[in-house]
Amino acid sequence: MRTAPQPAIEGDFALPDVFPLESGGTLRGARLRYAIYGKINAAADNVVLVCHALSGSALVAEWWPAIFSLPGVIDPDHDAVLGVNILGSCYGSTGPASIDPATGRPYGNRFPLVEIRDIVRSQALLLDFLGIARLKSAVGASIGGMQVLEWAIQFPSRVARATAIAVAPLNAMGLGLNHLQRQAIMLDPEWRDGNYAPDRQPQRGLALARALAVCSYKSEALFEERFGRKPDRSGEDPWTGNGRFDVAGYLDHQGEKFYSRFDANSYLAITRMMDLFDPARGFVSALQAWQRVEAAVTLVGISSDWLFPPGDVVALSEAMRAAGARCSYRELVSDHGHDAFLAEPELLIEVLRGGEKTG
Ligand SMILES: CC(=O)SCCNC(=O)CCNC(=O)[C@H](O)C(C)(C)COP(=O)(O)OP(=O)(O)OC[C@H]1O[C@@H](n2cnc3c(N)ncnc32)[C@H](O)[C@@H]1OP(=O)(O)O
Ligand SMILES: N[C@@H](CCO)C(=O)O
Repeated sequence: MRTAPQPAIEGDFALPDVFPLESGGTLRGARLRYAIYGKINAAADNVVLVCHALSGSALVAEWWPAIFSLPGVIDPDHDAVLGVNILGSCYGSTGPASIDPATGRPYGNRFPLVEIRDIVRSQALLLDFLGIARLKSAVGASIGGMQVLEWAIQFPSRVARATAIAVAPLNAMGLGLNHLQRQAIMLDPEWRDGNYAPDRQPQRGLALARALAVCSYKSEALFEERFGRKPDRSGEDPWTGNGRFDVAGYLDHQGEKFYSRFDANSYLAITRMMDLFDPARGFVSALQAWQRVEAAVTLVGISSDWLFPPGDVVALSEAMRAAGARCSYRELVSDHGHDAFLAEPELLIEVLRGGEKTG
């Protein structure tokens, strides 16, 4: 399992016919797409659950190949890796583009509100089906990290080690940015109240949403180093007509790449679940939530992340420790911003090996 592994198994798991949601709604006939890399052993005690971020999929080797080398998270010679596409996404699990059994048409904007807690509960049912009583480890970044933290709270006896990277409840700036991204999609006339045909996406809105998000995934220092005030590499002149600067060409390119691989209603659904993530919800206090945690937790903050600032991750680790949870904090020092966990895998490996600041 050392380089670019292929999944040994790719499957679809049928959730119970009626899957109740935190929001009070239900999903009927929902399915989860999953992939398993390596072999689950006879005791099923070698499974590492990899939870994906906004635009990932069950095929973890495609978007996060570094996962197979993370020290303290995975033993590449003996462990099996499980990737599960989240409900609401567009990579195989039930989402807004899936057929609503009640109408025979895609859910569109009728797709119910799904929360991170629902995601984790759906994954726990998959684990039951696969015969996995307890995860050796759960790991994820961003929305993947939200899932890892919910796992540690909701199913404390089912996860031995939890590694959550670049994550905390979204702060006001993050909530504002997500709101603007959704507005960009919903103001595109092609969105049609969420009932667009599969081949008629609100491309401009989705591209703008992604471009806005990409700004929050990078850092000022990275943009200065990469683009500065250079004119666009295509030769456009920003001083005449609508010529762009290089950074604008980059953001437009990111937006265009995105609408060819992602669904606008999934984007709305997943950014909403990102907004709503609050591990303390339903508990008397955050302390009560963190007191449930039995796993050994590692939180990783990224020095230049302004979507999930490292200070917010430090505060989370302090809250967990105050509640008696075993939690250590490490910091990945990088100019790559929030996306450093994807863009600088060798640094992430180094940090988890213990080479960077800890607390
Ligand atoms: C199931 C799935 O498919 S999940 C898909 C995989 N998921 C992901 O990739 C996650 C989303 N991706 C990312 O977040 C990023 O690509 C990362 C973090 C992995 C890498 O980030 P970076 O190293 O900064 O590269 P980034 O993708 O931002 O930029 C490079 C791209 O911008 C292009 N580019 C840069 N400047 C410009 C410009 N001025 N004009 C046009 N294009 C530009 C490059 O040519 C390159 O294009 P390409 O990706 O089409 O080859
Ligand atoms: N850039 C990543 C991380 C977002 O948190 C993604 O698109 O999934």
